[in-house]
Amino acid sequence: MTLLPPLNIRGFQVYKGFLDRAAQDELVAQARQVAQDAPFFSPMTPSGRTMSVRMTSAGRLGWVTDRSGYRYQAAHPKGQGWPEIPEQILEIWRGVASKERMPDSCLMNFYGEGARMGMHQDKDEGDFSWPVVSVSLGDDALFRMGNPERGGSTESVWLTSGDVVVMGGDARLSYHGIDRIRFQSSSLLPKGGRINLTLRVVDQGDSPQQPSSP
Ligand SMILES: O=C(O)CCC(=O)C(=O)O
Ligand SMILES: [Fe+2]
Repeated sequence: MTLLPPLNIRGFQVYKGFLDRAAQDELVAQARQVAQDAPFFSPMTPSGRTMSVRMTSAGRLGWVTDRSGYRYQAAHPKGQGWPEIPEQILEIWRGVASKERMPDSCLMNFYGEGARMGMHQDKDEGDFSWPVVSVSLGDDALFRMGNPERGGSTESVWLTSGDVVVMGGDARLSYHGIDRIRFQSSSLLPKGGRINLTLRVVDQGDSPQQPSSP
């Protein structure tokens, strides 16, 4: 891992080239291992649309969506528990986010040809004082960054394999999305596509106590 100062775009910290090729290969192997225990599925939004990305998770809690809404749950939609978050993924979190508190959820998104993710906030977690850390593997992706409120101006950056984005502080609740990928622009995944790993602290349970209001 190299630690050049990140680009700061609207409070999003973008670490270009954070992971070298060997680290990326290792992360892909670990993602495949996770997907063996917890297979990728095609999530459905509460309004009934099938998302174009496929998803799975590692960690105590995984993010799911279906007709009943967006939420975190302790089991894969097929019923089994989620696998543990691989150590090498936690190491990235330690490098850019915190050594005190580990994430309890690692969402894995797979973008095949034509997949995208609309503008949204990450706000299903219990404690927004911890950042969200997102790792890009495989094909290039056009990442759009907006504001804490819906709408307004946006800026975009091409994320390439090995880049890491930290959404914390003022950008923790900022809107963001993936407009498109450049299918087969990277050789990391032999058949093409992009894997995004998103690390989050979901459960405020064992985080340091916040001062309570009078
Ligand atoms: O794929 C990405 O880079 C972003 C994914 C994302 O924003 C999410 O899963 O909430
Ligand atoms: Fe997000």
